[in-house]
Amino acid sequence: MPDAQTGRPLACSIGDPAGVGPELICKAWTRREAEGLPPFFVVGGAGLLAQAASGRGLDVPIEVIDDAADAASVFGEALPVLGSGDIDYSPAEPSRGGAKLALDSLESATGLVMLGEASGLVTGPVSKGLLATVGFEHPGQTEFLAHACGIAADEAVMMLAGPNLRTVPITVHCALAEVAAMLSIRLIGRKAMIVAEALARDFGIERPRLAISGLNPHAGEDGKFGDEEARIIVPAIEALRAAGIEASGPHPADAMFTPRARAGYDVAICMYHDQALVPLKALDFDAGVNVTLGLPIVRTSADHGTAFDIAGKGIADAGATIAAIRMAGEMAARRAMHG
Ligand SMILES: NC(=O)C1=CN([C@@H]2O[C@H](COP(=O)(O)OP(=O)(O)OC[C@H]3O[C@@H](n4cnc5c(N)ncnc54)[C@H](O)[C@@H]3O)[C@@H](O)[C@H]2O)C=CC1
Ligand SMILES: NCC(=O)COP(=O)(O)O
Repeated sequence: MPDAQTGRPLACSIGDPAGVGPELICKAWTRREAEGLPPFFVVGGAGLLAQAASGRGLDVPIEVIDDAADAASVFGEALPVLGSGDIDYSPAEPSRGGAKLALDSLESATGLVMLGEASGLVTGPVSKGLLATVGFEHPGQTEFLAHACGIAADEAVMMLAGPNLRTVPITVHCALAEVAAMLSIRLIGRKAMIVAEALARDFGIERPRLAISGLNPHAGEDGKFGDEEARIIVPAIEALRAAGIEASGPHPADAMFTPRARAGYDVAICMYHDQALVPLKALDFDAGVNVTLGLPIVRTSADHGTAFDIAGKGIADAGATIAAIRMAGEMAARRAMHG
């Protein structure tokens, strides 16, 4: 049955076929009933999905569909696959052909969600480096989706969410050496505002508490270890408070992820990628979801990458993929109900 609130299935892009994406989507399908997952279909890769499943000893009948609307009726008995893209399946052997398949799947799945034929997008893990070799001009899928939806790249906000923590990196796919120069009062304020609005709209947290990190050790130690806190982060927090947002900080990043500290906020807004993703993955790797906030469409993904090192070995954990599918379904249902 389709999701009761949306009546439409989720669209899953397959990710890099040499990575763990295909086997994890098959694994998620086998656990659809136990996990109470909403209906989903995969865009492309019928042959390699069948091979990925059998290689992992999973009984996953594949059914090719011509229309996303057919996915829900198929889902109970088979994994629905839309589209003809396929490739010889070679787990752990990344190739440009595989990257091209991943890109085609991402673009088609995004298009179907934007057309309203699917209620949300769950992306499989891709290799950014390989995608760049086949014409992908964005640092990541988050920025691609902003472009596809016609919004500025920094209006699409990456949030990592797990059972124990939510974190947002203000700067994302850039060299650490560039971070300080990229930070601005406007960037922090705008992204934090999008986070506050999305936590209310998509997660039902009406008045979210935002904890904003410093950039430097000890949040700058009164300027001794850097002045970005005084020049940029404090004014951004003041502007957020003036706009009615419950924002605290700048917090020394080393102390803001203790259990006691985490009890005091709904989301940690961090200044750079690893400041946000290290604690999330340390606490919640097997249930962590990467969700893009600020988009007109719903998009989630597992928190991990392609894991080429373990692809095809049957040891990859499907928890984060299942969590991403579940979260996309819940967000889509909430949007269908509340707008
Ligand atoms: N959402 C996405 O599409 C993401 C893509 N990537 C891409 O993935 C590629 C590899 O990146 P890495 O930094 O190595 O991260 P990774 O997440 O692929 O792997 C890091 C470590 O975690 C393990 N691991 C990952 N997923 C696992 C799972 N489901 N079960 C058990 N162990 C798992 C891997 O075996 C490896 O030891 C890069 O090309 C990067 O661009 C990375 C993060 C997210
Ligand atoms: N480390 C997170 C990550 O790389 C996810 O990027 P995206 O492809 O979702 O933009």
